[in-house]
Amino acid sequence: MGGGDDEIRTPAAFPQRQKARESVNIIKRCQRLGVGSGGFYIPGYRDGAKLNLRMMCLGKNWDPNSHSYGDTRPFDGAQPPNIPEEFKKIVKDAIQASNEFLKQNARAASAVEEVPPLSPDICLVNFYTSSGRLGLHQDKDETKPSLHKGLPVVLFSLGDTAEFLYGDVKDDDKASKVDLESGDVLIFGGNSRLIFHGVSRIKPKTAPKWLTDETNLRPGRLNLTFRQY
Ligand SMILES: O=C(O)CCC(=O)C(=O)O
Ligand SMILES: [Fe+2]
Repeated sequence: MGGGDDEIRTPAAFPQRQKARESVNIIKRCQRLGVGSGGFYIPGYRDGAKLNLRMMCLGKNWDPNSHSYGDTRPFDGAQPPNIPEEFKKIVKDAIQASNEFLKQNARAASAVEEVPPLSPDICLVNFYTSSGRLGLHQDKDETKPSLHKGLPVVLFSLGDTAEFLYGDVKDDDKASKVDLESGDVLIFGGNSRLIFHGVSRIKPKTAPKWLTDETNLRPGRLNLTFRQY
């Protein structure tokens, strides 16, 4: 996926142009929210490992130290901004597109596993500079019903490409790797809901130029993770 200049100029490339516009809107919105109350901060630790990123929560606050959710952040009492409606729409569209893809690519005889619908009430926004990374972990601080139903985690990756790791066990050497380019969406739900995942590397200078020109996004990667508590 990703994008070159052609993606926003080719008249036939409507989905890509749509995606390009969405990318710009998401970044601009996060930039505005990020400088306000409840905006970006540098979190300390998670599972004893220093977090190498900036973070902002939308909807509810998630505290990486206690691994718990709350209405305000412990260190400054700020309330996280609401998740913008346009973000929720983008999540809904992504899940629908994913289900259409699954249906089309399923073998006629086999049952198709659908990604369950999500009403996201948490969005974690992470910004990684070129030295940013995130160790392998599971997203498992949501409620039991949310986890049992396998309600999906939906990730939007913007800016520089991330080397994303995932696997059944917490072991970097055994993990599979996929490059997430700007505009890529990754969904893990159902049986994969508790997969281990992390970011091993940000690839510098890989963000599409049109995107950084239009948004002034600083060098690095912006990632949004949506979940339902
Ligand atoms: O930045 C990413 O791709 C992953 C983010 C993530 O796993 C999380 O916030 O829990
Ligand atoms: Fe995660």
